Amino acid sequence: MSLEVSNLDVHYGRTHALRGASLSVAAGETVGLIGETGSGKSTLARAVVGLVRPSAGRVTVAGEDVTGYRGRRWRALRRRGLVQYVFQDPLRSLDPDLTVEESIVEPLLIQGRPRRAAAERARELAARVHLDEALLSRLPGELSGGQRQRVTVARALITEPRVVILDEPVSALDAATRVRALEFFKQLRASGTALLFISHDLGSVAGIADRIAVLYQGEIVETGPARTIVNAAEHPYTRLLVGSAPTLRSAAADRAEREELRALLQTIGGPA
Ligand SMILES: Nc1ncnc2c1ncn2[C@@H]1O[C@H](COP(=O)(O)OP(=O)(O)OP(=O)(O)O)[C@@H](O)[C@H]1O
Repeated sequence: MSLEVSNLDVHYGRTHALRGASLSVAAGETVGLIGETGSGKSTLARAVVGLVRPSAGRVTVAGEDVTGYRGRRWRALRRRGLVQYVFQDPLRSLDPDLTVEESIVEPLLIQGRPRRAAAERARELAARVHLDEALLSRLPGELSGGQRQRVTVARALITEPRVVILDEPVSALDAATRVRALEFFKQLRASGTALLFISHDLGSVAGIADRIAVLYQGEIVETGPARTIVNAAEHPYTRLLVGSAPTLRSAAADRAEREELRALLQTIGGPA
């Protein structure tokens, strides 16, 4: 497995944000992680890249147990670029004073690669994410949201990571750009990259993920092939998500059934 998360627990003070979460992503596989706001999706991603420290559990990246890594070892792992996390908000994750090209090449320069070879790779990557070469000399503030997002993806891919975590990668995009971005992410699979695709929207994930994991109040309540999750989910919360995704069900989706599922969720309650 390229990424393996086992029984992960994360606390923020008294908030128990992740409760025994386990999931795995194989090379060339796309796994969708869905759940409503506050369910712990970003926390899981941050724990994988060492930005928050789990209180229990294990994270393995490309067979390397990184759970006990601290400071220097994490920085060394990041420099190798085995795992890349593309943050939700591209404007905040890009340095406003660096041009697009400088942002994309930076991870390679940090690795000590020659500038000219890095610039060549940046051009290849820009073409791969359908970013016009003329934009390479611009600053992030001079780009559209969709263009900025492609810059962050190009920057993440330049180190040829084994694992890429995309946090809500299409939620800020308009419909046409979203379709193109999803197509691009699908192609990434062919290069053997393991993709963890985080979204609150089951509709965005269903068409791209091989498997889907459903996070509810810090717990992964269901994992399965995308088709099974959409057509034959077992957990009431997953069924509620399927029922609420307009692209998955007709507008005539049975409101009474949703009310029933909500009531059921209330009776079984969240994790104590
Ligand atoms: N730095 C923090 N300090 C304290 N609590 C936090 C912190 N970050 C997140 N939390 C809490 O942990 C829980 C999980 O948050 P998280 O950001 O992982 O959810 P999410 O599913 O990614 O939500 P969203 O879709 O809104 O990004 C929430 O209750 C949140 O308030």
